[in-house]
Parts: sequence; structure tokens; C-alpha cells
Amino acid sequence: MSDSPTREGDAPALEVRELSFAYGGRPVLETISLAIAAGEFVVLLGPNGAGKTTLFSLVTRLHDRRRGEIRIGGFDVKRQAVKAHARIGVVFQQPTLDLDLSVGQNLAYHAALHGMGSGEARRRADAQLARVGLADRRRTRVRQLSGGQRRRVEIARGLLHEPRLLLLDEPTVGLDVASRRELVEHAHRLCAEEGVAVLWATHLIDEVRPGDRVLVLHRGRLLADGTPEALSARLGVATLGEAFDRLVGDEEAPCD
Ligand SMILES: Nc1ncnc2c1ncn2[C@@H]1O[C@H](COP(=O)(O)OP(=O)(O)OP(=O)(O)O)[C@@H](O)[C@H]1O
Repeated sequence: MSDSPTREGDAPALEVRELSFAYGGRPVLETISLAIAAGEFVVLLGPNGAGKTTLFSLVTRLHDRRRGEIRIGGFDVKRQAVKAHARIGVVFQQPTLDLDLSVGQNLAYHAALHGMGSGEARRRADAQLARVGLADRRRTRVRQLSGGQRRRVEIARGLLHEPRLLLLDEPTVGLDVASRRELVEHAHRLCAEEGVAVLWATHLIDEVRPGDRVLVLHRGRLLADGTPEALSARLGVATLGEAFDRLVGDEEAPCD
């Protein structure tokens, strides 16, 4: 593969080739390959310990010693790290907002890390907060927001530098049913309306919608890639839940 895509628009938002990783000699990801197109919504579905967070850590380079190749928008995350990482936004499993700062201050801090001037940062923060329905909360301390609102601030923050790929690692943990549904809908809108590719990691079957592309990860291996309908048909069962049970075994069944 060459170092630069002929046209960035032609390259997948994320491309992973034959990725393997081990913690201290214990394999955790084994020969993972996948590609996500611009504007595509993809669910990475796997039980606890499947390797979802590890995959995200490798894409974002929190961990580095691995085999295989990872490209974001065509740029190699090791050799073209700055270009690759300018194109990625992340919402981590553990909330990472500063609770004692206001919403606006949290976003301004992130913008500064990405080298944005204050005027540009403010303009983008206002636009993103409006998108997540929190335009009137810019001066509110994060501590005073609900869990769902905090998650929406984290999504706004993750999109501030206008990435082409957004990774969300179990973003609905601790949220009520309505907030979870709202977050899933918001992520779909980002894909449809703004062309952002989304990789949504979860162990919750009910976060998958009909027609979504689902990657099933179990014990470090990708076991399936397709819509819930296609996976159910392939395994001769009626629902994605049953298909998932067949693939990963009942003892690993996800909650819903
Ligand atoms: N820092 C670490 N050192 C050693 N082993 C680890 C470390 N982090 C994760 N693991 C192991 O790697 C495997 C994959 O973990 P990972 O957190 O990637 O899975 P996950 O699918 O994100 O799970 P969860 O849904 O529970 O977050 C697990 O067996 C876990 O125990």
C-alpha cells in the first residue's frame, strides 16, 4: 500500500488489516480485518472481554505493539499519525470530562489540544452543542448535568475537530432506556446527515437496529459481519439475539 490515498474520499474511514495483539503473551485480538466506509454506521457487538476496548486502544494508539495495519481515511496510524488522528474522534467507555469545568471550558480545552484558535473553537463548540440539544448549557458545570447530557457533551467534544470517524466505546453505560435510544438515534443522524463514519461498541443487542451492519467479536476474533437479518438467516434463527447466542455461546449472552 502507498503512504497517501489517491483521493482521501476514496479511502475507507477505517481500515484494519490482519491485526493481532497480545497482553503479555496472551492473545487478545487475532488477525482482525475490517473496513468501514465514509458515513457508515457499524456496531461492534461482543460480550465482556471480547476485545472491543483493546481494538479501540490500537486504533487510537494508546497501545502500539501489535501486528497488522490500521489506516484512518487512508492514513497509516503509525507512519502518518498526525494526519490519521486528526480524522478520528473518540468517546471512551469511562467518562473523561472535567466535572468542575463548564461544558464550554471542557470543549475549549479539547479544541486547544487540536490547535484551534479561540474564535474557531467557540464557533464549532456552539454548533456541536446545538446539534446535541445542549446549546443553552455552555456555561453549566458538567457536574450539574445528567449522565445522558454528559455523554452528549462527550460526543460534541469528539466531533469538535470535525473527524471523519467517531469511535464510541459502550457509550450508553449507566443511561436509562430513553437516553440510550436518543444516543443511538443521534449517532445514526451523524452518519446520514454529516457523513461521519461511526463504530459503536456495545454488548447490548437492543442497540442494534434493523439493517445496521454488525460485526460480532468474541474472544478476539471477528465471527460475523452483516445485518441482523442476514446473520439470523445465515444461522437459521429468528432474531439477532439467537444468532448471537449461537455464535458466542449461551454462557456469554449479552444483556438487553
Ligand atoms: N491492560 C490489560 N492487561 C492485561 N489484559 C487486559 C488488559 N486490558 C484488557 N485485558 C484483557 O483483554 C481481553 C479483552 O479486553 P477488552 O477490555 O478489550 O474487552 P471488551 O470487549 O472491551 O470488554 P468490556 O465489554 O468488558 O469492556 C480481556 O480478557 C481482558 O481481561
